[in-house]
Amino acid sequence: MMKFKSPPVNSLSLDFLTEFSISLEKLENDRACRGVIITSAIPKIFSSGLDITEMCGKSVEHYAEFWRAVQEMWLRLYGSNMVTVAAVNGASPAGGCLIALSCDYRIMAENPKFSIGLNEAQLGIVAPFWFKDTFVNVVGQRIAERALQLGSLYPAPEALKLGLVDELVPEEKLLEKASAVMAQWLALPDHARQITKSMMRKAVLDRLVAHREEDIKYFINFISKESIQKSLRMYMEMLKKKKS
Ligand SMILES: CCCC/C=C\CC(=O)SCCNC(=O)CCNC(=O)[C@H](O)C(C)(C)COP(=O)(O)OP(=O)(O)OC[C@H]1O[C@@H](n2cnc3c(N)ncnc32)[C@H](O)[C@@H]1OP(=O)(O)O
Repeated sequence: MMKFKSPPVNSLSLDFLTEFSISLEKLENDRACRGVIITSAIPKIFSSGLDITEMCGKSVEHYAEFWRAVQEMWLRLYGSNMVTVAAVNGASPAGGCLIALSCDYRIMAENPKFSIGLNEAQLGIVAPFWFKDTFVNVVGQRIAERALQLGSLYPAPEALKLGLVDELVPEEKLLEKASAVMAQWLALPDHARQITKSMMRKAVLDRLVAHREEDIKYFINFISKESIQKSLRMYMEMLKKKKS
């Protein structure tokens, strides 16, 4: 089990992403480890998505390093040979949703206050093609078109209806259920499951691998625009104001 614990909201900073990728690599190379349950140690928050401060007012070199770390995390998780189960025990916007979507199975706490989705459009930014591809592979083109254009965050019951998560359980049963699902998936021979998983995900993974440097350049160019920086600053201010 991997439990995110980066207070206050498990935002995906460069350090967090680097540590997450290293942990995944270690587990992947450990022949005794066949599966991982991903959850959060912070009440009410699974992950608040990419750390917005990493994308505000930084150098081009920093943006490149940060984006490479985001790509690396996704390539490792989406391409993992292990069984991956997300036990979503709180809010899961944007990058947090990407992590859940990259797992093989998603179980969410049945609390309507917890929401999940790719809300990038609400921040005035655009979910990259590989976020979009991952989303489409889970919910299909039609739902993805609407959800991504509107930057919708779905409360748990709606997320279940759309197929964004696979099941809802009472919060106190989340880990028990995740373990049961893991046992069910691990009952199959690894090689057949792994080859099937790779067959299903390869095209989407290969697309980023083939365009990785281009994707970094695109990100730097996009995020460096003054209009985008302004949108992000306003969003951060809105988050802070919400508290007062
Ligand atoms: C081309 C670009 C592609 C980019 C692709 C992906 C983009 C992303 O992933 S962008 C991140 C999108 N995330 C969000 O929109 C979530 C924003 N956060 C929230 O909605 C709430 O914070 C949340 C529901 C997660 C938790 O709510 P609360 O428990 O009420 O906490 P607070 O809102 O008070 O937040 C505490 C503290 O954390 C700061 N914060 C929150 N989210 C982020 C974040 N993603 N990055 C950086 N910092 C974040 C928030 O501002 C508060 O800070 P302080 O005021 O200094 O305490």
